[in-house]
Amino acid sequence: MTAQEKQPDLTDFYWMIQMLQTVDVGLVILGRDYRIQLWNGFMENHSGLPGKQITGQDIFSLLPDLPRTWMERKIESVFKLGAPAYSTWEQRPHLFRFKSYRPLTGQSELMYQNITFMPLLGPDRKVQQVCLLIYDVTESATSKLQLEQANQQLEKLSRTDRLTGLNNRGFWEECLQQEYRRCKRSGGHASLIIFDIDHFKAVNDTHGHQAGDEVIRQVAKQLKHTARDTDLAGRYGGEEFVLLLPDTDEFGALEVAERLRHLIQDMTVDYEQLKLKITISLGVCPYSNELQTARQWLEQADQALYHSKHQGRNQTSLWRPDLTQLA
Ligand SMILES: Nc1nc2c(ncn2[C@@H]2O[C@H](COP(=O)(O)OP(=O)(O)OP(=O)(O)O)[C@@H](O)[C@H]2O)c(=O)[nH]1
Repeated sequence: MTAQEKQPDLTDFYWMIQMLQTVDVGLVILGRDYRIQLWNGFMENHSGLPGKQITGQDIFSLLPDLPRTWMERKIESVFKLGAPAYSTWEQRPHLFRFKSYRPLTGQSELMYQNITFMPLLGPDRKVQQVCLLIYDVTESATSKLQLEQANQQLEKLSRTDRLTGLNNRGFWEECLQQEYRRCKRSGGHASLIIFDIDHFKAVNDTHGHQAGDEVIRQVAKQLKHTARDTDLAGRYGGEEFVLLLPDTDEFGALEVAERLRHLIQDMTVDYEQLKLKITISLGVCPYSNELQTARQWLEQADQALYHSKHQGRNQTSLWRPDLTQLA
């Protein structure tokens, strides 16, 4: 008999067991009855349960936290099909609730795990046991999560106006386009309000730019307060604001506009020792099927705003076709 043909003897078995015990991957072998047949060193270290003590015990009685139905479904499929099954940390972050000891991460309390459920075949080529391989993927999972979080923050920043926290012009215009297309398709209601602080240049010139900024912040606050969750408020320019009202006809929009005008007329902006009073002028334009573009919708709302300014400020105007000639 050559060396290659040599039958595995006890020595081979001995070093194989040592390897299984020390490898940096969790290994659990379960029989058909879910009793533990192997619980390696990795599992011992992280669970605090010594393999010798728990061998032969039912895994679900030993660890009642395990998602029994889900695990049984996975393991049964391995027994039935004889093919491996997998679970990633994205689907199920922690199958075994092990603490994370990775010094670099420090981000997660629990170890993120990828799991492989491997069929183990007997001499009759039938699946006799299922081996669970538990990989500690805490480092890659936490860096991926951190990256995703950073990207989300960046995305939010890229659509937010810094001074007011409202949607910025670019993002708001995208939403307007979407709403315009939605209305064109479905013929639904929607309205647009655009408004501008009256004589704002005088606030800046008299009290300084910082006082002006505080006025803008307070107006934005009232706007957020007035808008419903489904409305889209934005800062369109320096002291110019917009509010897109889905599912709202001209009457609803006029009501919102007037409520906002009163709120702002009644508020006092405290800035250092100053107590500033301001007003706004507003233009309202409901969606109509005659509109050719989203830009035209905005232009018509702007014509209504211009009309309010022209008529003496601190008022709301509804767009009408003859305002085009006035502008
Ligand atoms: N403080 C501050 N001022 C700004 C900001 N953006 C634009 N402005 C100022 O807003 C003022 C706008 O003035 P105008 O467009 O002349 O209008 P107005 O004085 O409000 O007059 P009416 O709109 O006609 O009532 C200008 O003085 C701009 O410098 C900003 O972010 N902060």
